[in-house]
Amino acid sequence: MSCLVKSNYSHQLSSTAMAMCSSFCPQIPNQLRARPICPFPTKPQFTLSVKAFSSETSNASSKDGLSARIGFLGLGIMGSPMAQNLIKAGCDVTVWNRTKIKCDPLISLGAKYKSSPQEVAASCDVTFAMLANPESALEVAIGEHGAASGMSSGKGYVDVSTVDGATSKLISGRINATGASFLEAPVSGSKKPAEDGQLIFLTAGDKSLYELVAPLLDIMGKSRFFLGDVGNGAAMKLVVNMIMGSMMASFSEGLLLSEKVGLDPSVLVEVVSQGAISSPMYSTKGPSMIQSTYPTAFPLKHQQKDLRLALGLAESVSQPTPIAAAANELYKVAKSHGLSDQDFSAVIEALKAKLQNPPK
Ligand SMILES: NC(=O)C1=CN([C@@H]2O[C@H](COP(=O)(O)OP(=O)(O)OC[C@H]3O[C@@H](n4cnc5c(N)ncnc54)[C@H](OP(=O)(O)O)[C@@H]3O)[C@@H](O)[C@H]2O)C=CC1
Ligand SMILES: O=CCCC(=O)O
Repeated sequence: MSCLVKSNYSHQLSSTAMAMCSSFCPQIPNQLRARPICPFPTKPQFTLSVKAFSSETSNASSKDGLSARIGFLGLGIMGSPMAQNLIKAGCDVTVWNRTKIKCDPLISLGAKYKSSPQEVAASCDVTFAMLANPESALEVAIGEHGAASGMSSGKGYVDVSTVDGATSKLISGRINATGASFLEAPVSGSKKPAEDGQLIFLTAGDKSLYELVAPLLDIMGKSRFFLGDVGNGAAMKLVVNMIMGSMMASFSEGLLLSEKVGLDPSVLVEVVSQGAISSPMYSTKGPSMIQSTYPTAFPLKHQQKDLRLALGLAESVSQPTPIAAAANELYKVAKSHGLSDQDFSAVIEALKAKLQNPPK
């Protein structure tokens, strides 16, 4: 396992490489110029070797051609700001989304558009995918007109969606069968970190592709972990989100209990923020939960999906996870109350509903 954080990364690059990167990416905001971004030239006539930007020698970094064109499939809450950060860094980005209108703001920023994942993959060197769930990740990667149909030797596919290991391995196998490379790279961090380029990448799969896309991950994120074989990135992500889902469910119970016994839940949020269980999640979401508002950063339906997949992972190794199983039930109740597209903090509403309408 290896981990790199953004602040360290600039030390890996020669000043020549940094200067070249800056001149190839004229739109780089000033605050980002101190660190290397846009590993690839925006103008096709510059054939910049990726090797200049790689900290370690690798097979992929010595390949010609994997240098310029980046595809991005899936422009939801996460995909849009991630693609936007690549575009703003001056990279050559081609986008596709099932609902085409979501491509328009990115096209306005300079992105190209193709009308299928297959066409994006065929016209790009590296294609990222940020899809809702295993079903959509499979459809976009290996379905009809999926990315795999446009893949070939020398290309790379980086799936940043949160899926289970089996899905990731299936996609990996089909991508590899075309001669292309595969990296799974689910992210920790939500809408705001995606906008701010502060995501945490949990990668696994082809190490050479990891090294090749590392500068792109550093545009979109603040740190990256390489965890070995395909499946390990997915597993790490599911374990993290299993903990997160249980934490939010427990926090919801605490907020409601505090109110019921006559305490001010705002004071509870303050007390929690000063102690050992302090978490940015509680401090950020607590105040809006008290107001019963749930502006969507991480949709509740995705949190329930992650708990479901984490429980499957636990089942596969006979690991008891009673807390996560109970939390999953609560998210299922919340979904049944029509809260799927609200933020996952709306899970608190399931407890209110239960209290008001106790099951007979
Ligand atoms: N939001 C968050 O805080 C985080 C989310 N994640 C994970 O990232 C992934 C994306 O999340 P997020 O951006 O929030 O989700 P959204 O629901 O906002 O976006 C989902 C994307 O998947 C596309 N999609 C869904 N079904 C299909 C399908 N059948 N075929 C093609 N495309 C499809 C949607 O297209 P369309 O626009 O047409 O509906 C959209 O582009 C999920 O796996 C989630 O668990 C990871 C970290 C944080
Ligand atoms: O998968 C979603 C993760 C959300 C977060 O890390 O804040």
